Amino acid sequence: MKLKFTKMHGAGNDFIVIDAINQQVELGPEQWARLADRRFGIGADQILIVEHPTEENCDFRYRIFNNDGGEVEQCGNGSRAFVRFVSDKGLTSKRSIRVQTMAGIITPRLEDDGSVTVDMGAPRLEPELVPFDSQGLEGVAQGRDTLWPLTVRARGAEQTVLVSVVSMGNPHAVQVVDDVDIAPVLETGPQIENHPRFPKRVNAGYLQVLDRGQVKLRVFERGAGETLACGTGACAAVVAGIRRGLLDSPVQVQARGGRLSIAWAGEGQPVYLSGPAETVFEGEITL
Ligand SMILES: N[C@@H](CCC[C@H](N)C(=O)O)C(=O)O
Repeated sequence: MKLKFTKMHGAGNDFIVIDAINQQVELGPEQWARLADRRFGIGADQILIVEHPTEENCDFRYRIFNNDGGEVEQCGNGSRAFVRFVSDKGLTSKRSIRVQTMAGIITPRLEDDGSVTVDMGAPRLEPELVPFDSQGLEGVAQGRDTLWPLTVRARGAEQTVLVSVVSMGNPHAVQVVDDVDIAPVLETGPQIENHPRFPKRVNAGYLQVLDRGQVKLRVFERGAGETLACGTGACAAVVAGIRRGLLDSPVQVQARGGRLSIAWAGEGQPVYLSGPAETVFEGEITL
């Protein structure tokens, strides 16, 4: 079976994008993981599949597979790549599209300068919706947020980190650190990702506040490891920072692979994510 694909990235978070409207695509988790493998496959943090919608009033269905082959609910940077892809391939002439995802409908918009802004929907903040098991834990109040203690091992010692829990359709745990460049992301990221309090695992964010409108962010992603940028991670981190009383919307997020811009008007309101989406190359692979 031959499969046409496009390699894309959004601020260094890289994707294999596959048109499943004009070619038949029926693969299982092992094949997704193989395609995403950087040595035995094409290599990517996520694989994005473009399909016909199954819901009314949507233009497309967007499915997301992590580097480990698991299907997930949402991908912010991927949604920008998705819009560039359907526009470049002539699959739509609309600038603003309604996209069905596992986590609900998102509405990305292609701007005149080529960047994409995505209405990612409202964050879900109740621990059980993240999902996070807070039973028996005592939270610490900061601003409008509740921080939850998690025990991890770092640099040979046990320590407690305080995380905000946020769902952007997918689960995030955000901690504030003094300096992202020396934060033990690779050591504590996998422990937080697989912490038993998160039944669906979690994306672990490390947020450094530079001032009320600018932050640095690193994210150890569920099913992909540390990536150069995470769109939903940036949304979750800014939501957490605003609720903690540390940030004001809009916020510029400096990730290792580029810059994202996040705007959020507060509880119950959608989060807007803007940033780049680039095509790297086109290819065909035989499976
Ligand atoms: N890179 C993404 C998030 C992809 C999914 C995530 N790893 C998960 O498992 O939830 C983004 O830009 O949001």
